[in-house]
Amino acid sequence: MTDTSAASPRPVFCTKALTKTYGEGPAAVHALRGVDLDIPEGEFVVLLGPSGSGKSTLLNILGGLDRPSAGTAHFKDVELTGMSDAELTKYRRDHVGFVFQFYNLMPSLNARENVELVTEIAKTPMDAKEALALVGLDKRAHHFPSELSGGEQQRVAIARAVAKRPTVLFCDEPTGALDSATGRAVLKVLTDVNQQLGTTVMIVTHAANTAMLADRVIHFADGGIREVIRNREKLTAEQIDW
Ligand SMILES: Nc1ncnc2c1ncn2[C@@H]1O[C@H](COP(=O)(O)OP(=O)(O)OP(=O)(O)O)[C@@H](O)[C@H]1O
Repeated sequence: MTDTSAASPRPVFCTKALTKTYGEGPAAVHALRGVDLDIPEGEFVVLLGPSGSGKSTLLNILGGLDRPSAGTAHFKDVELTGMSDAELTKYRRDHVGFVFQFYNLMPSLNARENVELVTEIAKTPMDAKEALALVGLDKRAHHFPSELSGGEQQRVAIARAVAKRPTVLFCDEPTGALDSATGRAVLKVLTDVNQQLGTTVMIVTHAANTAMLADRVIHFADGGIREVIRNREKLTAEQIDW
């Protein structure tokens, strides 16, 4: 792994002095302490760092789920930090997919119907079957979440997130609840999404091996970026040790 200064594609995100403080006075928690960051479009980015270092806070602000206390964040040419609530909702709907540790599928809907929850309201969605095929589950379209393994449910959640063809896919601990073989299958799907659709993928994880898949690894510590490493060579999901 080597840090280089080679030219990168234009940033999909650019933050300047991004700061998030919860509470006030002696009880204040400084979740982000002035983060300056560029994320080039189309990259596979992994955020690592100790618990409480600010990774999820950054993801939530870039994903339009939260607002900073100070500083700016741009999505391409648009300033997220200047958007109204309605504009942020539209930004999330049009451009952002989320995958969380727990899959948040609707138990009463089958896999296809869970994906259709998103495709019905998206501007230029894939067909739900196509999205399920992308994650290798087209033959399980009629199965309910209770009939699927944890890894399969997470793959349905990924299909749901990518079916609207988001510009960015944010994943917060996507393999946190999975065993190694299943986690590997989920990471394979995420790298496929990045490579086949060109989606920028940003993953927060404690699984340090995931960093081997990344174009760029951002190490967080105490509300700031300690180091950004660009991988000259990436491994595939099949190659990483678990
Ligand atoms: N709503 C909130 N109110 C108060 N403090 C919060 C809130 N959300 C997060 N924090 C604090 O902000 C800091 C950063 O939290 P964050 O969730 O971003 O860390 P993280 O690096 O993602 O941690 P983890 O790896 O455990 O998920 C932590 O000290 C956390 O307790």
